[in-house]
Amino acid sequence: MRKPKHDSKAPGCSGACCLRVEDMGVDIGGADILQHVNFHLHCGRIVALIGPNGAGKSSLFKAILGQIPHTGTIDFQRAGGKRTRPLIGYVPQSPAFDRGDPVSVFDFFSAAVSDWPVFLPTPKKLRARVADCLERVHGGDLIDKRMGALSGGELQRVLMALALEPLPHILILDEPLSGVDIDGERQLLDMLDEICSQYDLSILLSTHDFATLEEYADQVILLKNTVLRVGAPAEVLACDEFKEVFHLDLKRGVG
Ligand SMILES: Nc1ncnc2c1ncn2[C@@H]1O[C@H](COP(=O)(O)OP(=O)(O)OP(=O)(O)O)[C@@H](O)[C@H]1O
Repeated sequence: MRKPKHDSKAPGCSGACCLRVEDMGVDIGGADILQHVNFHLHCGRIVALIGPNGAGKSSLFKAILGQIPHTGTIDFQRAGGKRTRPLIGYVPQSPAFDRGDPVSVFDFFSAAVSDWPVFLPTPKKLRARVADCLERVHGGDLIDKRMGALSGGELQRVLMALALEPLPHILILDEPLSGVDIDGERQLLDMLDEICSQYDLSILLSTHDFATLEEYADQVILLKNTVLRVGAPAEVLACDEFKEVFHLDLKRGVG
């Protein structure tokens, strides 16, 4: 397991760079999608959000991003105790690109980070900036590939590079491992570990893949409409709530 840079501070929480979600709720069309959600995130840590389909994982991300209204409190405190709006990098669930899409990674990236018209010759500085951003995810060689020709793992890395520019306080990834093969998954997990340690940011990701949780996650949040359990991966995977929600006893197989 990764050694967290910060000790776990919740509850009471006096840790640096902390996102606090307190008694948070989301109502969509009269349905309580999320209720009484409580947890804290700290920088330098990878937190995995797990829960069955429809548990509210994407809704929780959208509430943190301010894309949907919520009740309760979501606030962010920087080192030194100053409250501020956090800068959040976000990669949504399975964005699709047409296989024949002629847009290159460079075009896509530069359109997102600059207002330089694509029909004009590319300034060297802009190309260098995009290359640097892609290097953060070991994707420098992808710069001239077509977006539509990227593998699942490569696409995740490009979108992650974009989410890391400018460097956020929090990186949110909605099911980054879905549609990624075993080698791609290994590369992504190693990279997340590196990014988390190198930039000391907080990574919150959702996943249905429990096999690798203990390797990379510092903490796991089990969600189903509310937070059922927060803890170290081994603790959450062994808890009764996990077995009940997934009808799964990982020590004994499917229950
Ligand atoms: N815009 C919407 N209108 C109506 N219901 C919605 C809307 N968005 C989400 N929901 C409902 O909220 C619940 C939670 O959905 P959400 O996508 O947050 O779950 P999830 O845990 O991310 O699921 P999955 O693992 O399948 O991606 C579901 O029952 C879903 O149908």
